[in-house]
Amino acid sequence: MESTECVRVAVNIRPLITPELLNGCTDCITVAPKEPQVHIGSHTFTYDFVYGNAGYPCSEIYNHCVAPLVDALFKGYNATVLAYGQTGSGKTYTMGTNYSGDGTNGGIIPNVMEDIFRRVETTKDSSELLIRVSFIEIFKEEVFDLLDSNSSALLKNDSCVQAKHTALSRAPIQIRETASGGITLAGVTEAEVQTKEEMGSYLAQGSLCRATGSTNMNSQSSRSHAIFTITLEQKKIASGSCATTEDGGEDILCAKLHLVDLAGSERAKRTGADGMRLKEGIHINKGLLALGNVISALGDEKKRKEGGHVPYRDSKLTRLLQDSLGGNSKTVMIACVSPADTNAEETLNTLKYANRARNIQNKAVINRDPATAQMQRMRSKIEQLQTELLFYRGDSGAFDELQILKHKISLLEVSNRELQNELQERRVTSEHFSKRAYDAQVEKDKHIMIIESVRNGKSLDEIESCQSEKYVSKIQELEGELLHIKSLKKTSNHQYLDDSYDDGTRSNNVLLPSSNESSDCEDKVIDVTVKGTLERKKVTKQARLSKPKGKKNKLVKDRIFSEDQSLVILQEIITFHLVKGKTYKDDLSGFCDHLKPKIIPCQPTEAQVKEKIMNLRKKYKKVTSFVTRGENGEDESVYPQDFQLWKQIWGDDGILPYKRRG
Ligand SMILES: Nc1ncnc2c1ncn2[C@@H]1O[C@H](COP(=O)(O)OP(=O)(O)OP(=O)(O)O)[C@@H](O)[C@H]1O
Repeated sequence: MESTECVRVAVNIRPLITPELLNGCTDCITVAPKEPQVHIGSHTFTYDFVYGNAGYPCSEIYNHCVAPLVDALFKGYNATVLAYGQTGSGKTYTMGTNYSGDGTNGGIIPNVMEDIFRRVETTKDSSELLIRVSFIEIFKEEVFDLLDSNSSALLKNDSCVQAKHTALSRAPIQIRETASGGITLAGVTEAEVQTKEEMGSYLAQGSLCRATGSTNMNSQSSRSHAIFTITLEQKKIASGSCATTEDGGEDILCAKLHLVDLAGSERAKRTGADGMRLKEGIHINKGLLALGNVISALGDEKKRKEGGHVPYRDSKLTRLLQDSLGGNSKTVMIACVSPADTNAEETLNTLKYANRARNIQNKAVINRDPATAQMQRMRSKIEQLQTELLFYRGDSGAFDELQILKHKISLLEVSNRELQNELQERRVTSEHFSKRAYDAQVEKDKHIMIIESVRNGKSLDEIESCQSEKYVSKIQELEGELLHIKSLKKTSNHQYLDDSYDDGTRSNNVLLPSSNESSDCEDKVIDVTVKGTLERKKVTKQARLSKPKGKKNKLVKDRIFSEDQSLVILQEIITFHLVKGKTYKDDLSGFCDHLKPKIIPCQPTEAQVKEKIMNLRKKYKKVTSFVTRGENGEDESVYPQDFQLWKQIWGDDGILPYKRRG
């Protein structure tokens, strides 16, 4: 934000002082009532403010002229208060540059200190503040540091006079110009201060070191131009519109308040200066002349519009005040004048200069410290890049999280393996219990048989001695028979079932039907072994060609029963009979339900089971005939009791296959 405004000018008319009164001086200035206007002789000048001699009281200078500049300082604007006037006109008195720190001195600078630290208290929660002070003087056209540590060391030794003397021999400070055109002082002390008292101590130290001397016009005449500079850096820390700049950087403001107490213009004839004082006076006047020329150049509207030259470089004073006059600053000039008629000519000159200064236009801008702001942005960028680097290196929280997840996965994999092992163990246990359940079922069947026998009127002794034992042994024999059949199937080389194999190979399968049973012709061409390892298809080309299509379909159907399943069916027929007391014929549907869980892979229909049973019956009949005839020559009637049981199971034409062993 740029603010173009003229230098504001106030006139401070001190009262007549004792020497003037003693000399019978009278007031040569009058102030227009309720107007910032002064009259001197035939001249009338209007200013922004007029203090003293019936104008505003001097105590109001701070509130009217300086407080707004302190306010601007906190907003980031540079500001200058410049006291100008002839020697003895009250500049030092007005500025308070003769500050001793004991509370006896007033003036603008002590009020500024008070005001600044009062504002610091109210803004410290929203801003980080850094306050520095510097104090320099321009003495005989050289710049000196009034806060130089050598001076302060001498002051501690209570050698004020020596300090001032030493100050004269100090090395001057060089003025430097920055790339942006700003003016800096190389190596000047910029003391950081935290409190008003601290700042006051630096003001007092510098005031004591400042070159003063006694003249006829002023017993404590300032022989140098003094500039007390307060630098305020602020970083907004509260949220809000001022917290960040448009480019996203932090809002860091850096502004300076220059408080200038000029040496007074003087006439050697009146001051009585000679020798050293005369030389001082010449330098003072030279600097003030340069200032006057700058003010004239800036104050002349025509020259200003033409872009005329402003002679800032003609003196150190004007170089240092370059920004304050016609530059980046809000400036108030306080023209101090003596009302004594003896000083009327000097006062008129001062008033003329002051009036001209009112035409000076300044362009104040808020000073955001570009270097600091840029540094802050770069620091933020570095932090961001460091965070990213840590992430990609794997040092970040995300990497740790990834490692934790990997660890969890490995733990879950171990847990999964353990659960699989446990599942396997439980399967084994389950099979064990299934076997025990089966044994229990057999036991239960045995007891059912005993109960039925008892119901049929048999004594327990008989049952125990005969029936029970016989049935149990019968079951065992039946099981043995089935095993034997398996054995026969594997070992027999006799062709006793089928003579029609075209390749002459003898079938090992005792369950194959004979060739003369047309209903079982499909069994002639299929030989399915118990384990499936010897599965072979004995299909002759001739037989295949001779088979009608309907029979072929039937053959396919019969393949759904493996040889193992055939044995299971035989076994279950017996079990079904013993447990239910029924034959499969009586309850084919019930038998199928009983059978299906045992031959789950097939899931045969009732018709398929029925057909299979018919085939099995014929096979067993054949086998039994062969065994009985071939081995023992016995007739099945030899075993009438068992035969009856077998008939119950199979039906009327049942046989006793297990009897073949004799
Ligand atoms: N408003 C005032 N009321 C009373 N006394 C004043 C006032 N202003 C200045 N004086 C007195 O006038 C004398 C000269 O003042 P001061 O030293 O401030 O003048 P100066 O302009 O700084 O002079 P120089 O340029 O020689 O340093 C001092 O004795 C001071 O006490």
